[in-house]
Amino acid sequence: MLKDKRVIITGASSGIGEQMAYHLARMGSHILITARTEEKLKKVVEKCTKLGSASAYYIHGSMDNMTFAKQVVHEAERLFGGLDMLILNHIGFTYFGFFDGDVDHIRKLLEINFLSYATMTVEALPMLKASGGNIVVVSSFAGKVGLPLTVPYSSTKFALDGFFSSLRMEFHHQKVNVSITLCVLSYIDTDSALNTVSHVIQQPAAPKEECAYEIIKGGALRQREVYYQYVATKIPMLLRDWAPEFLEYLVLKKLQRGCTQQEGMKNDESAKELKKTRYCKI
Ligand SMILES: NC(=O)C1=CN([C@@H]2O[C@H](COP(=O)(O)OP(=O)(O)OC[C@H]3O[C@@H](n4cnc5c(N)ncnc54)[C@H](OP(=O)(O)O)[C@@H]3O)[C@@H](O)[C@H]2O)C=CC1
Ligand SMILES: C[C@H](CCC(=O)NCCS(=O)(=O)O)[C@H]1CC[C@H]2[C@@H]3C(=O)C[C@@H]4C[C@H](O)CC[C@]4(C)[C@H]3CC[C@]12C
Repeated sequence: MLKDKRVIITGASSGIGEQMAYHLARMGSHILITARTEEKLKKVVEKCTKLGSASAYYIHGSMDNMTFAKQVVHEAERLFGGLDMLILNHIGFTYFGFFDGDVDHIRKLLEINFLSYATMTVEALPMLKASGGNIVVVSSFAGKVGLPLTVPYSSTKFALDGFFSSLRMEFHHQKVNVSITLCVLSYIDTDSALNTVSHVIQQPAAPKEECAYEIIKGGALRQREVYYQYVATKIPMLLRDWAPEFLEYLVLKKLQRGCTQQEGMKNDESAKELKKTRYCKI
């Protein structure tokens, strides 16, 4: 289904975005990837070419700049003459810890994680309407359920749900043939996630390669939402709607257990490390 399709993937210099680029390359798509780090993008493009992409290009820059967000879409138009799939995946750096009151950080994170997504969507819409294409939005379990330790990040992911779920309904009503797939992901084994939380979160992380494949499949099949891993995300979602207090109880119990364990390890070196970084084991 994706052979010769023209695809933009944001945040593709590492992690899930990089893996999506490789899957699409194997499927023979035309790929334009973007992120800030040029050296990493260059390597991903080289690998995509070897894996069989119809063509592969990169453009580097930061998504806190809306002019750059628009430029990426214009580059796809210049290179491919159109667009079939827009995969919005990048995220800016944030901390994993109790909310520190820094509202300015939320504003900056909203620009990268949310406003650039809306900007690229608006800019790409004429091309996507022409091709009957797909918008794929990579979100998180933390974008569907309020979780402790992720206040700024979670805010930006909830914003995506509001924007894209509303837009999807307008598309149905206005008979706009562009699908919107919102991806709700659990903990995935990317370097950045492991580096940030593997010493804090005890549950195992799911494989990024499989996750990337499920996202692309959901987009190509025009699914409204993708849940990966299914059970880890879908069951708590049912609780969220039918027994929200019980879900809160489960999440807070984990947090409490972690904090108590941490208190009990007062002389332990790892506990000192956790304290320094404002982390709480959950
Ligand atoms: N890993 C996980 O456990 C989970 C991940 N997700 C979601 O999956 C998606 C991918 O996450 P993951 O692969 O782990 O993240 P990574 O940190 O591995 O990748 C993030 C990508 O975004 C790019 N990026 C960072 N800052 C900017 C910026 N200012 N402008 C443009 N690009 C930027 C990075 O490249 P560079 O630094 O070169 O700019 C990188 O390519 C995200 O949307 C995340 O919310 C959801 C749930 C769980
Ligand atoms: C650990 C989170 C999900 C666990 C959970 O609370 N499950 C439901 C409750 S129950 O099990 O008791 O029923 C992870 C879900 C999303 C993750 C975060 C994420 O979205 C990506 C982040 C970005 C960055 O790369 C660092 C890691 C993340 C903060 C990551 C951390 C783990 C989650 C919060």
